[in-house]
Amino acid sequence: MCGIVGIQGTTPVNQALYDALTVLQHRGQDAAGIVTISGDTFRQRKANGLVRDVFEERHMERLIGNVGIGHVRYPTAGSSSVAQAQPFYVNSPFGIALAHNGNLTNAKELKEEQFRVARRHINTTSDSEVLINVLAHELDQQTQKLHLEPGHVFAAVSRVHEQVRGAYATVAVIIGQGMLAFRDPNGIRPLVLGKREAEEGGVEYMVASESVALDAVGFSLIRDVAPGEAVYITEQGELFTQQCAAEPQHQSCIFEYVYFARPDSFIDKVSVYGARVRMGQKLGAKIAREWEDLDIDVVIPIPETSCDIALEIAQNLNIPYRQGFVKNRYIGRTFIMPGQQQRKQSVRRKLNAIPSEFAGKNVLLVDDSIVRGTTSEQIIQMAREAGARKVYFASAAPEIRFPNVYGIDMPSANELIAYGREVEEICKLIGADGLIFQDLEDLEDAVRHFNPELRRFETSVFTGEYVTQDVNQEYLDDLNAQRNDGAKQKDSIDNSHLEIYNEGQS
Ligand SMILES: O=P(O)(O)OC[C@H]1O[C@H](OP(=O)(O)OP(=O)(O)O)[C@H](O)[C@@H]1O
Ligand SMILES: NC(=O)CC[C@H](N)C(=O)O
Ligand SMILES: [Mg+2]
Repeated sequence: MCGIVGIQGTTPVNQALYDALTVLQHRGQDAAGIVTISGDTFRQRKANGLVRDVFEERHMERLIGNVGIGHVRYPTAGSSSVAQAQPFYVNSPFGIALAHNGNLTNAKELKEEQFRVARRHINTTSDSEVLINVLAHELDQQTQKLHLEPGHVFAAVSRVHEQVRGAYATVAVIIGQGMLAFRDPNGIRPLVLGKREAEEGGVEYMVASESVALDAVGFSLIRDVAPGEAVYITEQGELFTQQCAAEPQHQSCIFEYVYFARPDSFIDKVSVYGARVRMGQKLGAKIAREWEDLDIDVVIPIPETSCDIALEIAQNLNIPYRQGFVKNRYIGRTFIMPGQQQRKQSVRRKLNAIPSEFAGKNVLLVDDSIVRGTTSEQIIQMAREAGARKVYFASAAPEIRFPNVYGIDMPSANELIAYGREVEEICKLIGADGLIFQDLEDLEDAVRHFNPELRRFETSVFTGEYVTQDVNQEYLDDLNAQRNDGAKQKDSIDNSHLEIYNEGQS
């Protein structure tokens, strides 16, 4: 679930891109990168690490230009190597740099085809490198002239949609031409468009994964980029938009609302905060309905994402809400860390109990979701160590039983605690006295409440039905073999990647 940003401005963009990436940091903690355009040259800095560690003053000084894009990475394909950090670059046509959020489901076939048909070499195992090559090839097919018309750009995006499957919210800059952003025909990953009047005059445009990035740098939200739509802003600052998909359908990922996005963002006209509050209302009602002899003394969230949900549950049940766990603000999100060992160790480093909130009490712990069970198992143990009498557990998302193929790193069904298990068994495994999951219908209603036009969502992790309809068991077996925890660890040890890197330029 990476974060992407792009600005076509009239003033230097380096600081704004940096600031936007820091507020998108929750979408990817593994690598960060910025590419700007200065004259006919790309300026680039990308490396593994958090935004604050990747960009030092000396890098920022080199990132000159009024146009640029940025990326924070949470790998879901290929490896965590710096060679796969984004933006990606190709030198033809014109020179293109691209940042991608999502995951392609036919990257393997496209990579072979790019070599066979377009004679393009793709150097890494990243699906995003495949995407930039498909786009580059299609732009090249549109015209042999030195100038791209918006019509050429939109025709190329249409061709991309015809060939590429999966999730892709994308922003690219093309040297001497402009900035291009587009969203896949299902709109699985989010993308917003904003603008601001520059102090020196002229309008500056920005696209980003979440609206919160616009807020942070003083841009106002124009609207969401529609599924299948492309937005092109020329070097002269003229904005063009066009629907480029033959049959766009809105089926965005519901997990953005559950966990990934920041609560202060709006995605597809839905307040993420509002959706989480509604999730709490729905789950509170289910608890009241199903647990008749309610003996809960206190409702406690598992910080950070579940806080808004837990508060609403407490209010609905008329039970006190207490922040019984303190979060270490210097530890990032554990779920998006790359290995199980690291995730496991981080829970106790990140959260600590306040004993007085647990001693002798029956507590209801609330989380937004249970994925591998890493957090719930340890946190229940911590609640007991802190003196809790009974520990109940509620999840604002239903049971997660199927792998994700659209930009969430859940490649293996058997790493998921709910895979092949019913509630009672999961309850035993995490060591709770009672466990309750949200119903999928309630979760969908909680989000749809704010935008009734959102008729369908991408909910494959709960149902096993994949909206692109191209995911079969063979694909899932392959994904599992390549990306299960053991395979990823081996990859990071064994592989050395050819790194094409232009950092030293000044
Ligand atoms: O069952 P698991 O595999 O443990 O995954 C689910 C947990 O991971 C996430 O928290 P995370 O620590 O990533 O981020 P947060 O601070 O935003 O809640 C999520 O909010 C759950 O707490
Ligand atoms: N989570 C994402 O959006 C990842 C983007 C891309 N698939 C990568 O692995 O770099
Ligand atoms: Mg959490």
